[in-house]
Amino acid sequence: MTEKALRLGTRRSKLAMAQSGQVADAVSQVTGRPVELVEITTYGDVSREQLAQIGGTGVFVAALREALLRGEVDFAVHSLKDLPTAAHEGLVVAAVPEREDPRDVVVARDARKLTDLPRGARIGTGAPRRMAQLNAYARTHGMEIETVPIRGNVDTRIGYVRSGELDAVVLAAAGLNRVGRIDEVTDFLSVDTVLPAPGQGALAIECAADNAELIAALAELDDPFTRVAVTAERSLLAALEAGCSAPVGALADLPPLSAPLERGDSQADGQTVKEMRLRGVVGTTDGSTLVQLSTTGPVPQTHDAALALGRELATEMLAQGAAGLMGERAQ
Ligand SMILES: NCc1[nH]cc(CCC(=O)O)c1CC(=O)O
Repeated sequence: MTEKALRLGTRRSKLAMAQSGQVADAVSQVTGRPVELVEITTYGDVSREQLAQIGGTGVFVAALREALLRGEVDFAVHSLKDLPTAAHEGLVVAAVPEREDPRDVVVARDARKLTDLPRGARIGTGAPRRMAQLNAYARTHGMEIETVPIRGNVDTRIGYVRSGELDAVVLAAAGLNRVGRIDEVTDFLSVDTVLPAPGQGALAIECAADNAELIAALAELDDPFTRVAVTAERSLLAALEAGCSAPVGALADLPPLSAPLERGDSQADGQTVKEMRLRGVVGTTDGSTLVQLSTTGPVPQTHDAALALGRELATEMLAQGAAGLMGERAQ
């Protein structure tokens, strides 16, 4: 073991430690160097206020970025959905590994699914995006629910259900998977019901822009489809001028299997031409209004094309009144 260890800056939370640990192993494999975790406390970790109140995007990210820029750590792992859409001077996202399950899930008492929660069920979620879509679903399916703002780590959130304080909580599948609690899910929500946050389920590995050697090594961990998908989703978010606490959902994935065949453009060389579907939603947190649009086309072949796709869908959403729905974002 002659090579010096790479330093991975990480938050202290169970989720952050889990995903940093997993990335550390992968980075160690591609670089042949040991990776050492360096714990960094962020404002988001210490504040007890509602995330939306302590201000906009990136509260969890700022301290890690400062440590990167000061050269105290070599790279950091972020949940992409918590990463501000604007590029940060002096830093690059060197890899976006393959995304895992992007869906939101329900953890409910008595193994209940969303559709069989009791009348008036109290569902915990602090995310305006989840509130908007859950309330919209309830309205159109004759359900009566109450969304209750909560925050805290996975243990805290599931604790509200175990203690009987809430009937259910809604969380990201990816987070539960990473902390080994996916077995507690009682309902995996279709993305047709609740579209995930832009970037949900994906990680970003960030390092200093001048660290060419590390950037080249980390590139091996990049998954091109995930990278293009989250680029389009985040471009949509940025074009709506919304942040991570806005009621905006977006997901780029493979379209349903029948779609390319219907258009008769699919069977070149016996291979299905790869298409991507980008979906976006924005709504009022009470679920009374949702603007929901999607577009399907060839997988964008460049970063700029992915950005353009997101912008175009956002423009259509704005034309349908999306901006007016985000006015109440401070929830
Ligand atoms: N908002 C916090 C957050 N940021 C990333 C995840 C885990 C899922 C992911 O990586 O997308 C979570 C928890 C959650 O939303 O349940």
